[in-house]
Amino acid sequence: MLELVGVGVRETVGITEIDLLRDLSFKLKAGERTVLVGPSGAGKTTLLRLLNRLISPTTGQLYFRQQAYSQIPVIELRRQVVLVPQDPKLLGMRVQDAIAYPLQLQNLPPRDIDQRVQACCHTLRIPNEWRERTELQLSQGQRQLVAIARALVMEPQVLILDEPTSALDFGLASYLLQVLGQLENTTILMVNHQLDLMPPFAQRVFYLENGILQQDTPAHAVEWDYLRDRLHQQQEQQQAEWEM
Ligand SMILES: Nc1ncnc2c1ncn2[C@@H]1O[C@H](COP(=O)(O)OP(=O)(O)OP(=O)(O)O)[C@@H](O)[C@H]1O
Repeated sequence: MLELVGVGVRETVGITEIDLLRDLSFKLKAGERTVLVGPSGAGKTTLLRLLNRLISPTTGQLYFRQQAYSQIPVIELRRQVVLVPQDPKLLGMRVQDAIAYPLQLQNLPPRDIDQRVQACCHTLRIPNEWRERTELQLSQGQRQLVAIARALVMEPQVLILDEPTSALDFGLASYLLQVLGQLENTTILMVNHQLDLMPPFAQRVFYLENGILQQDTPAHAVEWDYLRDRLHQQQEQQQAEWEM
């Protein structure tokens, strides 16, 4: 479904060049659910932005269904490869309108739009009373759920999520992962560090560090406790470096 071949992203900051991603090559199969983990600054968000074509690679090539990204009109690609950022914006719209908006852009009949919005809100347990609210009247977790609804309503082939459960309580986070896990035809790549929640959801785990894909492991072979300790240690090390 998605393929990266030798992809690198380099940014120039002042007179220094920084490699944000280095020589990434992998394939994501149709319907596969991959969890992306790595320490802060590893390049996770950069990778997600790249897949949604918010940035372009400096080297290498990306393919969606074997077609080079550069050959696909951006609007068409973003209809099929949808990104839910960590801190989504509803652009001043009411919840109801924000979820319906991508379908309006596709010129679907209003009745179909209403039905799909209704069904999606029902699945994600978005209460009716939120519908009239704007983002200023929603918590971060509620905004994330609405952004996920706005993505799901498009029925994308690839869904990319940046820490979608970080502001949800454990029960809602587990429920959301259950819902996402039932989307059998949707390829999912998700950054998530709530490792306790991952085993029933993840099929594959990527470990990214310094912009390098250090591990690509089937979920059944992942040692979750080891992974948790490794991330924790790196976090403490970073903290100590920042405090120096
Ligand atoms: N446009 C840019 N120009 C220069 N440096 C950048 C740019 N975007 C990101 N960076 C740097 O690249 C590195 C990777 O950033 P990125 O946001 O992808 O990491 P991350 O793994 O998502 O981190 P976190 O878990 O903290 O969100 C960081 O050191 C960041 O400061």
